[in-house]
Amino acid sequence: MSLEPKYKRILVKLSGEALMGEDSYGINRVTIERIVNEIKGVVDLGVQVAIVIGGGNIFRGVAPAAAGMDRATADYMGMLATVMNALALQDAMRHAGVVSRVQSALTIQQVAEPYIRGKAIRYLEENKVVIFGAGTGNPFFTTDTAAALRGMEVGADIVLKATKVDGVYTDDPKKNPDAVRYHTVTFDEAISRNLKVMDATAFALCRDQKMNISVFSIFKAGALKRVVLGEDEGTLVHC
Ligand SMILES: Nc1ncnc2c1ncn2[C@@H]1O[C@H](COP(=O)(O)OP(=O)(O)OP(=O)(O)O)[C@@H](O)[C@H]1O
Ligand SMILES: O=c1ccn([C@@H]2O[C@H](COP(=O)(O)O)[C@@H](O)[C@H]2O)c(=O)[nH]1
Repeated sequence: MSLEPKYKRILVKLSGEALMGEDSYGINRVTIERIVNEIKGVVDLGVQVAIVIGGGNIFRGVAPAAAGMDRATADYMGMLATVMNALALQDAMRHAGVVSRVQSALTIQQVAEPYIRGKAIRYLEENKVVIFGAGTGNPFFTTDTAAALRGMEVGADIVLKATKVDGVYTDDPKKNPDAVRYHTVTFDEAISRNLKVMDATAFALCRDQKMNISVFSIFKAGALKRVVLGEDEGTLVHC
């Protein structure tokens, strides 16, 4: 049976916190290998994959030290945390036989090449996975916004938010057990109801550029592939 992907090029926003697995901080080896395996599953379908990686697994761990710091300085620390995750992800991909390139929005040339849009697109055309580190490169933003931005810049068909929950709920499901999952939700409703699964800047940017977002759990085996194949999985946020 041939599996025809619904999307040819995707931008995956991968939660930094998801890399912790059950740990309270950092990167859990088994978890990152499992996530890479999920990504390999869609690369093997011929889908072009770009990834924006978050930093919550490292940055929230140092948050007490950052408390009281100048906001911009703390944000630069957060962006550097995402570069560490990008390198770890690339290393895990290499072990799994997936060819990838890391591009950083902050210049850190001994460690990663700078973000160059044309080069990123070329890598995607060559079926190399492109991992974007350092978010947007600007403080006061998040990697959710970076995902929306990079998704549009590289001409992705959709932004996929791979996170710790299996979709968008009426309220945070980790805090409110009565929260109900949406099958689909519009950007306007997500913004007006202040649904915090993704930041409002990212939602607004995607709404304005008509870029749909699919929110799903990266811990659910096969969920990424099901989304890519257009099957019923997670929540679709749309115009
Ligand atoms: N309405 C909602 N529906 C679903 N999840 C929600 C909602 N409101 C808040 N959340 C929370 O949002 C989290 C996902 O967003 P968050 O930005 O914290 O993580 P992330 O971006 O995946 O991680 P990181 O910052 O490490 O990259 C979920 O784990 C969930 O607990
Ligand atoms: O464009 C960006 C992206 C991120 N930051 C800072 O990094 C941390 C970690 O990113 P998450 O999106 O929370 O995973 C974030 O809290 C910001 O402090 C940034 O400044 N600009």
